[in-house]
Amino acid sequence: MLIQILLVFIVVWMFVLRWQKRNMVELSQKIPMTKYRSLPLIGHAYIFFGSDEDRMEMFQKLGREAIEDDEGITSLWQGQKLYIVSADVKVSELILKSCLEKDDALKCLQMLTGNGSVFAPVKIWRPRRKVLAPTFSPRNLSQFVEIFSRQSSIMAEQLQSAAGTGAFSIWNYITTYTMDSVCESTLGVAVNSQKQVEQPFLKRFELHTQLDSARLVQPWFHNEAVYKITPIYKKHAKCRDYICEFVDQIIKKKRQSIADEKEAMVESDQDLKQDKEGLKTFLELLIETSGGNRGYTNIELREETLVLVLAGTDTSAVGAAFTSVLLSRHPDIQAKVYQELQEVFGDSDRPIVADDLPRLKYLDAVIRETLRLYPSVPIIARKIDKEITLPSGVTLVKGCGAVIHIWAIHRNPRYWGEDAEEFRPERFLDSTLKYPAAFMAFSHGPRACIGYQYAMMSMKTAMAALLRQYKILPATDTYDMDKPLRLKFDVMMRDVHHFTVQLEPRRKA
Ligand code: HEM
Repeated sequence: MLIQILLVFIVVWMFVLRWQKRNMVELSQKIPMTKYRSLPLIGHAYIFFGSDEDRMEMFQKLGREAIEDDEGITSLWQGQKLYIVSADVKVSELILKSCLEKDDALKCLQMLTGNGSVFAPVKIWRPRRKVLAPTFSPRNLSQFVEIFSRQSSIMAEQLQSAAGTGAFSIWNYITTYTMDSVCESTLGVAVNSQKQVEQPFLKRFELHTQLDSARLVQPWFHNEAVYKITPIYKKHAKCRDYICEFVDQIIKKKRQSIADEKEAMVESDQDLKQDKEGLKTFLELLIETSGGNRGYTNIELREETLVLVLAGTDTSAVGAAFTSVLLSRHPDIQAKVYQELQEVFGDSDRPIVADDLPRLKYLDAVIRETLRLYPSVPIIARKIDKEITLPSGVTLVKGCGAVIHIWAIHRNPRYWGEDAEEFRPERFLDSTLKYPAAFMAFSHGPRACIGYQYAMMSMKTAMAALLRQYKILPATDTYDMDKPLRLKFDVMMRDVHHFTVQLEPRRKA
């Protein structure tokens, strides 16, 4: 009897849910739906179960379904919520310009950055973006090249021990480079993770990111109350507290030193001001642009600076690491990059400076082409918070979600031609791109990546430093050279084989 009551209850509950979502059900009948079967209650959620590699494979399959559709879209049910998946530039642009709210599923990634720009609700995000935008001015960015240059020399030096020893993963060398560069330019601290293998800040940060990714792919842990009773939460919170305490101390010291300088300025003269007009970190710039003592609170400063560390470290590292692997598989392209480096630097060992970067046009195209085929962030998600009418005339209803399939847009032959799957950096040089908006590695619209230029400068400096000293060779025993790279997905897209290469010093010691 109890079982029968339970069954009746479940059936009634399913009908109630369906009735509440009737607008979405109507919409789902007007747009293409994935070929996979939708199951009661969970919809298509089951297709994402499995390993990180299985998940990436499934995203690729959905992307291809969307590419093959005339309107460039497909859709799926995630529980009771309908998601439209777009591989079409016009549809994606429209959504990214009209709907700025991040999808609810991403809320679980706010544990570290709280209301920091990247995942904040629009109400909080809008004024914060206004404060953050001027800190990324070309003048401020070019001063950071000195940091990229110094840190990338350390990376090249660290790589000496791995060069000439056979295949190895280049990932740790690159991610510690980006971590040291981002921490120095954001907080003004030398965390020295490149030289200190067990650097506590880096270790906590890495673990926090891993736990975030694990939580994101397990929807049953998205609920805060549920997650808090799991044993993993304690570990996660401990990491977060360590990182926050570390940054809080830096902010307090910075506030104090600004106050001390002001006092000294009153007592001394303008000359001191001149001396202090050197490199300014994002933290200093944020204190200034938000209004000094009457601007951001220490918590707001912590949230915004942590957003930069989080959004700027692994994204750029993944970009540079994929570039290294692709260059190892395309020696002809690598030779062209080296030739360009020779034209700019000759045989000198001089440090890379800001004026060198715009001259490295081919390297720029190589990195863009890498990000086209292997975008660090292969999909992004938005909440549809108002009705939007698509070019096809179909209206997306409030409450559904949108997945902008960057990976699929980047491989859609409609925009990139029949050789869309090929690694051909020249497409970014030949002429102006036919569909510039089809390059979406840094997203599009008002909420697009604010660190785009910073990232390109950092990756170019790192690749130039690497290639001036070493030739990158493929790890032929690790990869099946006739097949595409095997990929996996957590919050980002990565290489299953951890970006394995071989290095050969260009000059014999
Ligand atoms: C290859 C490197 C990078 C890639 C591929 C990348 C990609 C992205 C993407 C796709 C988004 C938008 C997400 C969305 O629309 O939902 C984003 C946002 C953002 N990125 Fe990047 N990013 C990179 C490097 C950086 C760097 C170096 C920084 C800072 C130093 C940075 C800071 C940010 C911030 C603050 C946001 C949030 C913007 C907002 O919501 O207003 N990113 N990034």
